[in-house]
Amino acid sequence: MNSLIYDNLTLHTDKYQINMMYAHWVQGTLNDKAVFEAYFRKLPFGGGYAVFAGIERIVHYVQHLRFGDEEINYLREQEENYQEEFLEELRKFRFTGNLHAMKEGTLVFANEPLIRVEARVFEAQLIETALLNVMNFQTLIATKASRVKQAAGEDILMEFGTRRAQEADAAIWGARAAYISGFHATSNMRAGMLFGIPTKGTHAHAWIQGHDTEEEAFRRYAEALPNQVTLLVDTYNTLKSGVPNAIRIAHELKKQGKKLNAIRLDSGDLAYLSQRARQMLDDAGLNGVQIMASNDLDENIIVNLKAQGARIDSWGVGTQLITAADQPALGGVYKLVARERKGEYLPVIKVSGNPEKMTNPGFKDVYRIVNKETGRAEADYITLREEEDVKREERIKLFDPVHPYIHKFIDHYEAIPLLHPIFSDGELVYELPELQSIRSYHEKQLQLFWPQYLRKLNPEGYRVNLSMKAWQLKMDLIHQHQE
Ligand SMILES: Nc1ncnc2c1ncn2[C@@H]1O[C@H](COP(=O)(O)OP(=O)(O)OP(=O)(O)O)[C@@H](O)[C@H]1O
Ligand SMILES: O=P(O)(O)OC[C@H]1O[C@H](OP(=O)(O)OP(=O)(O)O)[C@H](O)[C@@H]1O
Ligand SMILES: O=C(O)c1cccnc1
Repeated sequence: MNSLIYDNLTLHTDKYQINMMYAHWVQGTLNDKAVFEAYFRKLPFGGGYAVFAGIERIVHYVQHLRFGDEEINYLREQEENYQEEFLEELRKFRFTGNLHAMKEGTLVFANEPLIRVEARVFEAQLIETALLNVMNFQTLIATKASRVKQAAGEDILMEFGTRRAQEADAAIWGARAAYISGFHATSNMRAGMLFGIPTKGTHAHAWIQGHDTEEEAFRRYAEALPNQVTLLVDTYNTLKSGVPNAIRIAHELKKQGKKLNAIRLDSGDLAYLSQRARQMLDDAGLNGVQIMASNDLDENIIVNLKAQGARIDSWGVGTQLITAADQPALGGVYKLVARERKGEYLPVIKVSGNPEKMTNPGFKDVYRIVNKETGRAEADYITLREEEDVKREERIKLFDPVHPYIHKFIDHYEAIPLLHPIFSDGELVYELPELQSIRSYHEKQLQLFWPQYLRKLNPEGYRVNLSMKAWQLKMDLIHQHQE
């Protein structure tokens, strides 16, 4: 991984985290261990699943946490409360804890731990903000991209979002997230260089406007880039000028033993125009010339265009994807679930009038329960760490926490642990996978689920269940607090 994209992100945190670190230092509790879990409460885009992403950046962030002179001087200036000895303590700061997380590309669901941090509270508190920042954005874009991919099927998908993204980081990490979920290429050259994503590009309207005629513009462009050229045909009049000019150029290329790769439609009725353009190309003997579309596309428009019989072979998707336009935030949270007291972990809960905001207490694990007969996932199962039955793949009870009387027992299953060790006592113990293998892992993940959980519109809710013990612990703590 090229380190060019990484700044020192140590102060990429909210001031309240440093205030709490300071208060722990003052009170002598900084070394007490704490366990936090990151998760989201509601699936985005009204979908049935999300695609987890962000670990690569999080690993680099955690590995490089350092308070240097610049950071320390800044903190000294900013907060008169901070004592010099505290700032000295920060100089020694390293992440020394354990961090477990889902693998990038995993299909994930609401209310299950995606990242679990067990560390000195001093460390675990600092990293909340950056962890959520990265996880929320990258997971959101990977999820949106997966929906677009579902709509496009086997068609080629290009990520065109950079110019409309919320700044540079969002553009490149968003391009990476899209690639994980099955996009084929990005237009962002830096994302290509940094992550090894294939890059593709056509040309802009400016190229056409910059010549006396559209035909001349096409010809000059094809002369310069004769291999795999795609011509944008909508600058003046798609059917009367753009397509006929492109056909002329295609014939000229043919004579040179070259080939026009595609035309691109970027405005107007894409269903109608693609059908007419297809006919014109076919009539000219150019069946091999493909049609590409762009213009504020998203998964719904793509499905709709296909339903209208659009003849589009490849799709350029920008704004709607990179900004997650219909849901601009995932809403992931990072909650304390256990804290050390006298050398033992004490489970803690956040009680709330809103049942959705009630946390699941305790040091937990999460397993994907895969039916051995069907090979499909039945549920994700959250247990307390010490529970053994699921590890031994013995009979477990799946029940709906909202309606506990609805339950079923399951015997013949494989329990796949979803949280993988990433840092152990501060050491990186996880080998970051190649982007290609994250992408193929994601594809395999999709095959693990029945289609009713994956469909874009009104999917069935996939079960995320608490074990009886985890549920009982939650009930006990709620009752304790009520008393
Ligand atoms: N047949 C179609 N069915 C549904 N949506 C379509 C169809 N054709 C195009 N769209 C989408 O409708 C929107 C049209 O956007 P807009 O109103 O900006 O039109 P435009 O053709 O780009 O106009 P302009 O030339 O002024 O930019 C885009 O999101 C486009 O992807
Ligand atoms: O519509 P999006 O999904 O965001 O995809 C990216 C858009 O960016 C370009 O338009 P722009 O008007 O910026 O430049 P152009 O002059 O090359 O068309 C391109 O033609 C797409 O329409
Ligand atoms: O290559 C393209 O056609 C392209 C790239 C970025 C944005 N819009 C289009």
